[in-house]
Amino acid sequence: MGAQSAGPLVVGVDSSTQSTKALVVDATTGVVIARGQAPHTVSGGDAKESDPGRWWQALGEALAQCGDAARQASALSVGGQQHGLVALDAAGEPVRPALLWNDVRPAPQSERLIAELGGAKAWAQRVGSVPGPAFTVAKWAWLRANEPAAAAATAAVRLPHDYLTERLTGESVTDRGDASGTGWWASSTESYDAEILEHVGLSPEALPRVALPGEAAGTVHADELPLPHGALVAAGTGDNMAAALGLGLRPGQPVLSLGTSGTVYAVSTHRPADPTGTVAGFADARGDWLPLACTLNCTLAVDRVAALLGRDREAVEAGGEVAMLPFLDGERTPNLPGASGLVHGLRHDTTAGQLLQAAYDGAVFALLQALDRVLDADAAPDAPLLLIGGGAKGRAWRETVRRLSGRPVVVPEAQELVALGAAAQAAGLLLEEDPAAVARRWGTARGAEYEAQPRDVAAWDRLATTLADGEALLRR
Ligand SMILES: Nc1ncnc2c1ncn2[C@@H]1O[C@H](COP(=O)(O)OP(=O)(O)O)[C@@H](O)[C@H]1O
Ligand SMILES: O=C(CO)[C@@H](O)[C@H](O)COP(=O)(O)O
Repeated sequence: MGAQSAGPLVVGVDSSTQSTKALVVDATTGVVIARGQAPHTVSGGDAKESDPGRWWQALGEALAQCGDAARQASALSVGGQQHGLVALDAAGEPVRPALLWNDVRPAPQSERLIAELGGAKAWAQRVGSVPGPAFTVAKWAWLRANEPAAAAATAAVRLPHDYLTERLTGESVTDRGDASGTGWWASSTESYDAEILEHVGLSPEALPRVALPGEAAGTVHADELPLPHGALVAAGTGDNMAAALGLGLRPGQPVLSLGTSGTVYAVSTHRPADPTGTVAGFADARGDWLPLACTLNCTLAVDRVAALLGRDREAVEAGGEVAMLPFLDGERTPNLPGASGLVHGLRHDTTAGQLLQAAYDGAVFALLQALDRVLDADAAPDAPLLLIGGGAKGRAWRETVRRLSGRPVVVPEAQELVALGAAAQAAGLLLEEDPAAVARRWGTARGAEYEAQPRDVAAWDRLATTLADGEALLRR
């Protein structure tokens, strides 16, 4: 255990793509008392799959690292990577590994679904999002088409966070935030869409109940984790919605998150409906909305380029005219699921450090291009970007965001905003408070401020031209 606590303790969990992180937090002050982290494994190549059983083990390991503090918690909540398809049989066992958000194999199914149910505009208006390959509905359609026996054996479908919540509580519960990334929860009605479910051959009985914001999922029933039996369990949410809670976001404050995925988002009071599909019209975990754009190639892609060049991730160099679109895993924003990385403008005098800088530029460009679409009238044009996620610890990431956005940047001191947001949700449930107000009281968004710099228009234009001219290659 680290610091001393004054108030009741709560646990916040972030079950993200690469690892599970757990924080034990003083619900009154927000002081982090203990922390733990345990890795996941994700299959390589085209398939991006993980064993849900490993998430459960990793949760146990991360909690065990928190020592006695976790055993003293009064409430807990789980934030998890969005969209993943966890298909369970009648005994509650996974029928196969989970298909993750960044698995682009369902691209043909996504295109078919969009066409079959009225086109992109109709989807945006009804569901709030145009369902790209990331969405659970496209993953389910892929499973039916490619592994019919697994689909036939499926009795229940869960998202990563509600799979873990169910193992903790024995209750089948999700929340509006994570449900809004399925493609079968319609933002226009704030409920499961019976017609879409029928279209994809999935019974509503197979899905969890959607808890209302502030409602509990249940209490801890599982015996094998170092948690007190009977502790309150909040409904949890998707990891981006949890981070929005963790920052105590007010409408219009833009966030840029640099993790396995790159995301840009803001809380909005208006229900989003972007027919281009760039912006996913998610619900947040309270009662508002979370328009968000997500890239597949962020910290892992840039780290891979650094490794290929044999350089430290901070060993970037300015100058030169090379442009890189580091779409190593295909890309979601822009929607180019079949893309691979593209380099243009290589010269004899291009240095390895410039090539590495070009990888950062390409990853940040893809996110910033979507930012204007994400932000609505609630957002001030010069509002500082809140920079979070593992990449926010890196100088090269931060300076690239400043140079290409032209905006002031704030890097919150608090690490692990997803887990902190889950902790704020647990504290809100325990103390009967708005979780975002809890996080604001904890001061989680406070951090180093970096002033705006003039935008590097030349680098931006090079990337925009490379994207436009390279489209045929990127679509292959
Ligand atoms: N000091 C650092 N500087 C730059 N990047 C970092 C640093 N520490 C971690 N990272 C990056 O953070 C990433 C993990 O971010 P995180 O937000 O924890 O991921 P996720 O939650 O998506 O699993 C790693 O891929 C790594 O590249
Ligand atoms: O698909 C999305 C958002 O729509 C991703 O942001 C996932 O939620 C995975 O998040 P990380 O593991 O990168 O935090």
